[in-house]
Amino acid sequence: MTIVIAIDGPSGSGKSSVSRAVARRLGLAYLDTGAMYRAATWWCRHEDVDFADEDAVARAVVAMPLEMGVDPDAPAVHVGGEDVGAAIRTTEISTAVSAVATNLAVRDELRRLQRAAIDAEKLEGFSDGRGIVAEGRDITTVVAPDADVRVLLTASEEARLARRARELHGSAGQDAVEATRDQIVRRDADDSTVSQFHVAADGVATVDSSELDFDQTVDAVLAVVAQLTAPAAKADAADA
Ligand SMILES: Nc1ncnc2c1ncn2[C@@H]1O[C@H](COP(=O)(O)OP(=O)(O)O)[C@@H](O)[C@H]1O
Ligand SMILES: Nc1ccn([C@H]2C[C@H](O)[C@@H](COP(=O)(O)OP(=O)(O)O)O2)c(=O)n1
Repeated sequence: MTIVIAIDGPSGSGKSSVSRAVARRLGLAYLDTGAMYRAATWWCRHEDVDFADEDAVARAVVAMPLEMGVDPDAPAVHVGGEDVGAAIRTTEISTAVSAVATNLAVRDELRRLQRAAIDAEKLEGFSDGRGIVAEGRDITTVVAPDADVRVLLTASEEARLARRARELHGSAGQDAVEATRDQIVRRDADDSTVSQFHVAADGVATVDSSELDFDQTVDAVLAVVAQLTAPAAKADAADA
């Protein structure tokens, strides 16, 4: 049986880490679509593209030689053969990425690649046809609205700021939280202009991780998967 799981949510909600763990537990492939927008941003810088020139940015992204790994144990990202896994996580890229991610022609192109990656896993791919967990901002709504399981992973702004501050600065003290604010609050506001990821769309289950630790969040998502893929749930969906 093939299963496609779509997970969306704001920055710091735990999408990447939780999705990877869910993919590992279920033996599925894992697609980090945020990494694709980050790679596009890295490539435009590498190619000296003027970020203010939307057409030039879109042309560069269409020509980008991107290879996305989908192994949840080691989700590598290569551009033109170069491993950009670390380079796409720098503050410089995090600060610039929304400018590229709000370019609608870029979104069309990356969504096309994302659908192709999902379709490849339905047939064979890394997972041998078992399926994939794809996460981002518009997977439940636009990229894979027909996914078997769709989850919106949320957490309070306070929890998300504290998590990211701990990750980047090793502390959730006041200074670390303030240094993180641009990456969470401003970026989500910019990204919200092109994707709706704060409220679950119809048929999308919400998992709020504000009061859950990491393992509890993974278990909560796995519980949604078990519920929606149980034979009775499938029969109900077919009758509807
Ligand atoms: N439920 C949780 N409780 C505490 N920390 C978490 C939880 N979920 C994720 N984290 C941690 O928060 C940080 C951000 O998670 P990440 O998966 O990168 O979020 P996102 O992909 O949504 O931006 C990581 O350091 C991750 O280990
Ligand atoms: N499907 C997606 C995935 C990410 N994006 C945008 C939104 C973010 O600013 C960037 C990077 O996404 P990423 O998930 O790596 O962001 P976080 O650092 O986890 O918050 O890409 C998007 O617009 N659509």
